Amino acid sequence: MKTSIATVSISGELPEKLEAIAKAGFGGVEIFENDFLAFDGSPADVGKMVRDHGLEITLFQPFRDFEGMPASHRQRTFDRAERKFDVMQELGTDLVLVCSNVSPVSLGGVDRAAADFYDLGERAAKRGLRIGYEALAWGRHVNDHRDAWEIVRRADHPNVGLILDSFHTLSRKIDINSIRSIPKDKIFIVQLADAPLIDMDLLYWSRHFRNMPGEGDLPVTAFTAAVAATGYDGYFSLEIFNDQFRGGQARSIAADGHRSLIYLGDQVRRAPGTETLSVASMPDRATVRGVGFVEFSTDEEDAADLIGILRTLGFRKTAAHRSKKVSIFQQGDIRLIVNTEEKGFTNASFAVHGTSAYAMALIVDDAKQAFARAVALDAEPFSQPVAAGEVEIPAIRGVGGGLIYLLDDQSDLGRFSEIDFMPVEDEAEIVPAHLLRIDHVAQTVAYDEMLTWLLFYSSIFETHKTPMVDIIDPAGVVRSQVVENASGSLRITLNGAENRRTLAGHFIAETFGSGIQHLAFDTDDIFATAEALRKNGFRPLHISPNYYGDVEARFGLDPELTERLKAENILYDRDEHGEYFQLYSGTYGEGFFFEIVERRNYRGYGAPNAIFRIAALKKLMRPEGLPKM
Ligand SMILES: O=C(O)c1ccc(O)c(O)c1
Ligand SMILES: [Mg+2]
Repeated sequence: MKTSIATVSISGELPEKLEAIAKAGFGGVEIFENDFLAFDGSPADVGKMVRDHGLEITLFQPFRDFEGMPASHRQRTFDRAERKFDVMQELGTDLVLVCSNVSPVSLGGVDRAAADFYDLGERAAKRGLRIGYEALAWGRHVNDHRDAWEIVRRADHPNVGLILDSFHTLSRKIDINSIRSIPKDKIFIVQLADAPLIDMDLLYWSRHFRNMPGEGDLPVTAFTAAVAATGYDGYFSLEIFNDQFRGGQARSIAADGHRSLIYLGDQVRRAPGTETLSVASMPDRATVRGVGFVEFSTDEEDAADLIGILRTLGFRKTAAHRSKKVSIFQQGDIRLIVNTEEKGFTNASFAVHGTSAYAMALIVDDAKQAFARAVALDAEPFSQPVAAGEVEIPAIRGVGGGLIYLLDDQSDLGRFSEIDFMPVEDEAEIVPAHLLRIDHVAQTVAYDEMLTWLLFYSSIFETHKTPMVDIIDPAGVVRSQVVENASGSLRITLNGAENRRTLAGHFIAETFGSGIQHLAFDTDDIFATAEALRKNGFRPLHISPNYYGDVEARFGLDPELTERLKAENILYDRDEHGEYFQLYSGTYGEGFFFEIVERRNYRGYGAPNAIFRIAALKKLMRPEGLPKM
C-alpha cells in the first residue's frame, strides 16, 4: 500500500513535519497550502526538501470555491487556478485537490460544474497537471462523493478525476458500496481519516476531531475495502485535522499514522475482493490467552517492602532465577516477578522510574508470529543478552518504554520458569487469598498518548475498545479507555491524566513517565479473600462509611450485605449482566496500588466507584509525597 500523509496532520513547522513524516516511513506527503505559505523558502526549495527526504509530493491542496461560479466570478476563479498551477510546477507535483464549492454565490448545476472542470482540465493538461475533485461534507451544492463522481464523469477529461475522503463519506453515512462502481483510474487519490462519534456540526467535527484510522469509530476499513474493490492501488493519504495532534509530538503522531495505515491495509487485505491491493502479508492479530507475568524492577531495599505487600496479598515465592537476582511470586495463575538486578535494562528502568511494574508477558498462541506482526506494525523490538541454556523471550517496547514479553505453549517459552528458575519453598507464614488470575492491568499515560496506546494494542492483539469514560478526581478529570478481548483474558485499562495534581498525573510526574499503576486480581470469593488478607496483615484502602449508605439505597442491597461490604471496605457495582466487588490496597511508592475483584458476570470495571476510590487513595498522600503502605 502506498502511504501518504498531509502536512496539516502533523505539528511543527514544515521542515520538522517532513522529517517526522519521512522517519515514520511514509512514501508521500500532501502539501497543505498554509504550511507552504508560512515557510520562507521558494516552492522549489520545498520540493527539494521533500525529495531529499525520499518523499514524493502526492498533491497540493486545497483549491477552494472553484466550480459553478457565476459569469462575474468565473474568469477570476480560473486566474486563481493558473497561479496554483505555477506553484505546483515549481513544487514538483502534478495533482491539485479541488474541494467542492462552499461559496454563497456559487450556482450549482451538475453540467455547469462539469463544464468548469472540463475547461480546467484543458488548462491543466497543457502543463501536464491533474485535477482531483473532492466533495466536502458541507459543500454548498455538492456534499456527496456520488455527485462529485457524476460531475467528474460528465466532465469526461483525462486530467480530471475524483478524490475520495473517508471522513466526508462516512460522516454523512453515505452508502460506501457506491464506491465500488467507480473506475479505478478515475480515482486520483484516496484520503483517509477516522473520527470519534460525536454529534456535532460536520465542519467543526471534521476540522478539530478527526483521528487516525482505527482510533475513532467510523467504518474506515469497510470504506477502504470498497475502494480496494475497484482495483485502486494508489496512495492512501491521511488527512487528519485534530487540535490535539497539532499540539503533539510530530514524531509520535507521524508514527501513529504510519501504524494506522499498515494496520488498515492488513485488515482490508483480509476482506473479500481486495486482492489487487498491494500489502505485505503478516500474521493476524494475536489472540491473548492471559497475562503470563508482571515484572517489577526494584532494588534490594524497596524489594523488601514490595515483597512484604505481595505476601500480605497471599503470594508465595515459588522460584529463584538460576543466574540473576530475580524471583517469582505466585498465587493461582498469577505470576509476579521481582527483579533486583544491578545491571541491564531492568536496572536502567529502575534508575529512571523507581520501583515499578515495568514489564508484562502476554500468552499468545504463537509468540514468534505475534512478534512478527508487532514488528511489521512498527513496534520496537527488544532483546537483551541471555545466559547459555536460558530462554530468550521475544519482547517489544510498550507503554512508557516498558516491555511486553510474548509467551506461548508451542516452545520452551511456555517452560521458561522451569528452565531459567529453580523452585524454592517460601518459609513465610502466608494464608492463601484465593487470587486466581490477573483481571486487568491499568496503565496510566498522559492524556495525549491515549490514542497511541489504543492503536498499539488494538493493531497487534485481537482486542476491542469500549467507550471512554471520564473519571472524576478531586483535582481534575482522568479519562479511562478499556482495551479488552472478548473472552476477558486480556483487559487493559488506559487512564489518561491531564494534570499532575490528579492521582494519575502525580504518578506520571513522579515516576517520570507512563506505566502500570495498578494490577487487579480476580477472586471467586471476595469475602474469603478479605478474611485471608486480614490474617496476613494486609491493610485495605479505607472507604468512607457514607459510601455504603448510598450504595445500599442505589441498588436496594440487603442491609446485611452492606454491613459486610463496609466491614471489609469492599466497593460494589452492578451492570445489566451481574455484580462486581472491589477491594483495594493503599498506595505504594508514588501511587501504585493493587485491586482485588470478584466478577459475578459483570463486564465493566467499576467506573462509578472510581471517584470514591481515588478520593480515598489521595487521602494517603501527604504534601511531602506518598507514604509507603
Ligand atoms: O476542511 C476543509 O476545508 C477541507 C479542505 C480540504 C480537504 O481535503 C478536506 O477534507 C477538508
Ligand atoms: Mg479531504
